[in-house]
Amino acid sequence: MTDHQPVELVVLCGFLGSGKTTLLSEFLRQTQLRDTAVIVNEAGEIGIDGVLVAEDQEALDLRMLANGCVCCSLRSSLVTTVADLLDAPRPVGAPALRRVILETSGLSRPGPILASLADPELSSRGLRVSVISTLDAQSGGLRTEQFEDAAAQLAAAQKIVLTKIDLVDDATLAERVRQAQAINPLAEILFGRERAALVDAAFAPANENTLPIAEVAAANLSYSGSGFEHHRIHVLCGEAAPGISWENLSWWLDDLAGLAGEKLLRVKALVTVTDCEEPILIQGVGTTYGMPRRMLTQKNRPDVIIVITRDLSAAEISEHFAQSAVKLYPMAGVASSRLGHSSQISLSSRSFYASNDL
Ligand SMILES: Nc1nc2c(ncn2[C@@H]2O[C@H](COP(=O)(O)OP(=O)(O)OP(=O)(O)O)[C@@H](O)[C@H]2O)c(=O)[nH]1
Repeated sequence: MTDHQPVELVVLCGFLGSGKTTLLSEFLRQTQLRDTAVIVNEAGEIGIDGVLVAEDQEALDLRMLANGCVCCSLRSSLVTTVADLLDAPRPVGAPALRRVILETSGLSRPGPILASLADPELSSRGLRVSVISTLDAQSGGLRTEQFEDAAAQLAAAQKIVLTKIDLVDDATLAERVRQAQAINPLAEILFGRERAALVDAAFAPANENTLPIAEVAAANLSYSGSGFEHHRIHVLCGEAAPGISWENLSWWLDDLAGLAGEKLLRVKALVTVTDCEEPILIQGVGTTYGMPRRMLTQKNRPDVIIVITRDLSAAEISEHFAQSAVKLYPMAGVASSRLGHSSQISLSSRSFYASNDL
């Protein structure tokens, strides 16, 4: 019988030394490995991380992409490696391949990686791609010299996993959670002190059926005004012109990517356009947009547009787009007044957040 369940491709990001290999090794030690393959990318020639991941894991299908970065020089090798894994005959008695985990080098940006995975060679095979980013709770990982790469990784993530929690007190941990939320209010932040549960939650498939995009973002920004907003990260929400067509919306998305370039970190939008009865879900990481999806069960939902940028404010974007089909506003200013009380969830009640799809 043919197995049609899509393979999950988990892109594991996080700044140098933030705990990616440790998290992955722990997951592999505590899980049924036979449905999982791993690709490790290391910028250097000697694959230390690969050795660490493979330790005690004889059954693991492990591929190395060494001596280059998967978001720049090794993009075609990534496509070939993933295609090989999907095509490889399964060992006798082994279950179907369910999951491929790509551990990226600490300097990789997720946008170009996702763009590579949109290659026609792979796009017909129904991969479900998600991004996890680790954040070092001890150092915070947002120092100036690493800020741009770290911000791109954190803003792309569906899940941000705080690591080295054992080394910090509760007050520091709470501050790290707020920092992570300020950079990506759409992400599920995992920060439980029970390590095995944290590791499991990190790699559990995201729930695709819930769509509280704006509510989640607003809840995560409900501390706004308490000084936790990051001065270089802008979380914006947008309003599309009434009666917008798909063509106008896609022009706007392209213009935004063209204007912002590397400063565009994330787009998530659910918009009803004149050409289609159901709202369209658009996801962007960096300047790469995924395939738009018609959300058949979400008819009559109000539009939601959320954009995360670095060093680029709503006012600066508006200066370039005077007659824009979408107007952007800083989210912190409008979140509570537009989205109501239901979104004001306190931090303490959310140690493992209800799953949001992105
Ligand atoms: N105490 C503690 N140490 C940790 C934790 N996670 C990682 N470390 C340590 O932090 C160091 C770096 O961890 P790695 O898992 O190698 O980090 P990485 O992100 O894979 O590093 P690169 O491959 O260099 O990007 C190692 O010495 C780990 O033992 C944690 O949760 N707690």
